[in-house]
Amino acid sequence: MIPIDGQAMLTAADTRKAEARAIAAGVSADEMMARAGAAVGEQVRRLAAGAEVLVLCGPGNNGGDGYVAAAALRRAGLPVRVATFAPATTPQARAARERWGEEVEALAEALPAPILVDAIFGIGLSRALDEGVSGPLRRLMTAARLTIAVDVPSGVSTDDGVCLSDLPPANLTLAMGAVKPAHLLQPAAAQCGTVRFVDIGLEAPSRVRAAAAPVIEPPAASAHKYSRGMVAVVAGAMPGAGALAASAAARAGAGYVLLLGSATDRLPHAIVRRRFTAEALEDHRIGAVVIGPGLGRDERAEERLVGSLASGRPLVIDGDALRLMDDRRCAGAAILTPHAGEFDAMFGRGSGSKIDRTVAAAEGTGAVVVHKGPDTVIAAPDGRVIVHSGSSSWLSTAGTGDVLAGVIGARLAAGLEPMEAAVQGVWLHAEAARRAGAAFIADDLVDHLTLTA
Ligand SMILES: NC(=O)C1=CN([C@@H]2O[C@H](COP(=O)(O)OP(=O)(O)OC[C@H]3O[C@@H](n4cnc5c(N)ncnc54)[C@H](OP(=O)(O)O)[C@@H]3O)[C@@H](O)[C@H]2O)[C@H](O)CC1
Ligand SMILES: [K+]
Repeated sequence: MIPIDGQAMLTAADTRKAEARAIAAGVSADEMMARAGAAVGEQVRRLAAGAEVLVLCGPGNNGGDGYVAAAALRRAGLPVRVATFAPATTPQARAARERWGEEVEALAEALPAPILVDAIFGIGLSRALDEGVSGPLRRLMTAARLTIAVDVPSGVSTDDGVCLSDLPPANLTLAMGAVKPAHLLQPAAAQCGTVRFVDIGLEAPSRVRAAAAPVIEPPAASAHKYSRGMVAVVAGAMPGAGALAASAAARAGAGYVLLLGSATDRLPHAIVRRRFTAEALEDHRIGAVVIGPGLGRDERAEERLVGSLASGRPLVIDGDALRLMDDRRCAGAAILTPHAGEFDAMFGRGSGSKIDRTVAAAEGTGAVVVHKGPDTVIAAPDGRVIVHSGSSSWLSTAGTGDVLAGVIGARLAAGLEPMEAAVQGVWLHAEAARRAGAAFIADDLVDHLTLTA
């Protein structure tokens, strides 16, 4: 089974286009379903380890994949039953249903099995499930030891990650041909359980990808503290937040970290403290300015933001600085790191998925936008997008955003282009959280930052 890290992401419409291209290139729709169903059957066979399998098939091609998988499981000698609530409607699904050839039980009456395959709806789901479907599905999922969803769990909306029906999560979801937004965006991503990619030969050019572990080069043999990257953190009303960002920048590989403004007593000695002046930012060796963590929103904060924007240095703009931005644009390289509340305050609630909204924000500001949350969407003004999903839910604690701003600052100062710096920063931050385990505080997260895998 292939992890989804780094895989291209396609919407439902993009997936249909990719399928049409494959068909135009000579692979028939029947062959696509045969590949998909055989792959599902093979994965289910391995996981079932001889236990009985119940395959739930819907009317469309998701159900068709289910019938093909069931037939493959039967050929492999596994005890397998099929249940449905509606006849197959597409030509491929009808043919697959006929090839199954055996009894198809009524969904409402089906008895549970330890291994459940959800092939009811895939990318064609258009509305919430009727209780006549969701009720039995809930009952059978609850009774199963393992639920495997084909393509997407029935009840989640493919393109925006919304859950249209209230159902238990699957244990495993097999992403057929491409990763979809629902595999990465919350709350749908949590409904998927573990997601694995199934290659059925779809060509999938896409500017949106799932995050993958970055390759981080060690400093060159000739490196010195300035070539490693100098980060200036502009502090403000809440010095602890600036100290967290500065400590994180130092631990994320910066060669030199300068904290401008008031600091806390427990700042590592390696971090240089100075009073804030706009002139201090004129040092051409500064590779990134981090502004926002604990900045405050008073006149002094505004002055510091104006000075930072005018400095011409690459910027990481977070927290309070985002609230003060108004419609000031960033002239040079900039990374904005809003959480959902800050994002909505800056760009409005808008329509479309979190991915669509973040892309629009990046295009509108000319900056890389890191739209944080349990799913983090990172978009560049040129349309590239990376979606990072599945990070520790323990990150939902005060100060972790300040740490992220510092980490991204360190990667930016190391000379990476803003999109790559943001992508690396988000990954390193999530990795630190994974290492920190449960109920950590933001200070602990800094100690768990590491640049090696
Ligand atoms: N596209 C590809 O490259 C491949 C797709 N594969 C598999 O096919 C499904 C997508 O199949 P599709 O037939 O397009 O859609 P679904 O099977 O998900 O469902 C469509 C049918 O379900 C009806 N529907 C939708 N929502 C509901 C609902 N809430 N209640 C009842 N019925 C519903 C819909 O009817 P409409 O009334 O909405 O028209 C359709 O009848 C994909 O996910 C893959 O599993 C293969 O993998 C090959 C490659
Ligand atoms: K499904």
